[in-house]
Amino acid sequence: MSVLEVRDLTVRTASGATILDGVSWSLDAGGRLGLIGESGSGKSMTALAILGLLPEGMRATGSVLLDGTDLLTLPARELRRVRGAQVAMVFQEPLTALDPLMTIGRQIAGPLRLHRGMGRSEARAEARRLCELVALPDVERVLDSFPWQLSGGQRQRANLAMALACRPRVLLADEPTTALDVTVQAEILDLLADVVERTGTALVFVSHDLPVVAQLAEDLVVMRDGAVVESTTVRAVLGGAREAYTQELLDSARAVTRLPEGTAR
Ligand SMILES: Nc1ncnc2c1ncn2[C@@H]1O[C@H](COP(=O)(O)OP(=O)(O)OP(=O)(O)O)[C@@H](O)[C@H]1O
Repeated sequence: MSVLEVRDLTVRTASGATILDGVSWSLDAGGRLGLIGESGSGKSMTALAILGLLPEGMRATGSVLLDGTDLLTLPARELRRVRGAQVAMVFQEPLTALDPLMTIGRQIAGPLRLHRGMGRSEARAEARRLCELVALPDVERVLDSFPWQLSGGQRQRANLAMALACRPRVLLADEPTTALDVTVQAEILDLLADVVERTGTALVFVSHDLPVVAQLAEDLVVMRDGAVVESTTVRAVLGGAREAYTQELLDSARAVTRLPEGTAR
């Protein structure tokens, strides 16, 4: 049963340029889908279109069905309710998503009070639990810290806690580890895999990096120039890609990493 279904999603700018051209894929409840392609292929625009957060002037057509409800035709007020509560996002740069003037505790508690109707102390207790879920150390200190007082990895953990606060059905992660150094990247990827597994959240993982996607995703949607090249699985691609473009991504990944041959995860 699919939780999120993108059908014929097309995005055009005000001047008529086509940014996305008939993108279709679906994500099963609790599934993990990797959206991959080189820079400019339309991965981020797909994620932003799903959330109704396209840049000013861009228009999306087609449909984005979340449990059967089309988000593209939802009135702005209802879409705001869905965003965060049912579909949440973790971005590349953890600082841009965090408010620099508010403590982590208040930022995590915000959506809990807004979407889950919790009182102050209940929200604080739940924020504590969420920080433990994302393995933040010294939780009380973190809750009373401002974003700049945390390390990059801790900030991304805090973002993840915030994204999971409303128990979303779908988590969109757009290059969430690119801004972090290599060891921290690996930790955050492990954490993400563990957390979506434990919470049963479906994951859309956006990346240009096939080895990274292969660690986390089962299904794979390969994009190029705003269109889908192929919808496949990580396992199938590691055994040999059908499309020449996917094979190119695989070959270049193998040239720089130890991506296994013929096995997945
Ligand atoms: N604000 C904007 N106005 C017009 N075109 C844009 C805007 N932002 C992005 N684009 C164009 O949309 C296309 C898709 O960009 P998108 O950011 O989705 O690619 P991407 O696959 O996520 O790449 P990257 O990995 O570099 O983030 C690109 O051709 C890009 O130039």
